Amino acid sequence: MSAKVELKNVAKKYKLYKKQSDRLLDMLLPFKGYGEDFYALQNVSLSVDEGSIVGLVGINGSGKSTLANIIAGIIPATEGEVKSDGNVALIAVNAGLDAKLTGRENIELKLLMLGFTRKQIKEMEHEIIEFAEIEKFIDQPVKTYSSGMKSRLGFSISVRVNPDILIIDEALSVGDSSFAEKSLEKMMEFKEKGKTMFFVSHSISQMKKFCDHILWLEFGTVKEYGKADVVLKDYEKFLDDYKKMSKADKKKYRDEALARQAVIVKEKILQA
Ligand SMILES: Nc1ncnc2c1ncn2[C@@H]1O[C@H](COP(=O)(O)OP(=O)(O)OP(=O)(O)O)[C@@H](O)[C@H]1O
Repeated sequence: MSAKVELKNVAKKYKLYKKQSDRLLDMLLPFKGYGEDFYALQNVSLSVDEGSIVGLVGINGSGKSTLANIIAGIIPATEGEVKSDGNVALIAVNAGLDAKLTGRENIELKLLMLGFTRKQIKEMEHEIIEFAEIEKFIDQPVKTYSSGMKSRLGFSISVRVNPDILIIDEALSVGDSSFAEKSLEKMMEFKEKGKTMFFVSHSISQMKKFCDHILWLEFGTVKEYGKADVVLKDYEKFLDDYKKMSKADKKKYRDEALARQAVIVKEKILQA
């Protein structure tokens, strides 16, 4: 079976500036070296088969959302290759919704952009609004919605569009538990249909219920990738230890991980 999603040595580099004015100076005088390179992702390689459900775990700032956005094609990788066989939809809190437009206008815009006809949109609209449970507010601007409402609308549009590859980034964490349950049921339906999914969540119990593989990211690099039960066991043990660490030990842990990252960057420069 060929891979549905394949990543080869993916890296994402950002520039960090000490002052806002340095950002502008860097644009005007790029050769002066304003700002410091920061790798949110480094050397990420991954092969995901069709029908697989991959959970992305890692503590805050480890690169999960950056990777989700790269796989979805929303942001480009700075280095490496990203291949996905099929259309991809990302569901994230706020993702893809225009805050100035109403809920209904957002549905129409998104579906028009995906190439659906006016007639198809009218048919799909009702189902989307009903699933999102925002009938009363659908003609209000999205900027007036709570984060749970935005995430419900985003989720409902994306699942109705029926993508080949679905990425869910924390979208269930802001809704209430009854919507989360309904959404998990929908995701189970997708799983049964053999869709490929990525799932970003801090909920280990949802990961256990849902994912067959887990990618554990540690400050932008792959710490472990494999069968869900094996990786989650290691990750839970790490979380237990991490929670017990003092502030100073947490800093040491972060500094050591970033130093390992710096070594990878240096090796790359030497190889180039
Ligand atoms: N546009 C940007 N410019 C600079 N740094 C960024 C940018 N976007 C993300 N980062 C940095 O990249 C790192 C990874 O961020 P990301 O949001 O992917 O982490 P995460 O694992 O999803 O975190 P969380 O669990 O908190 O959601 C962080 O250190 C973050 O500050």
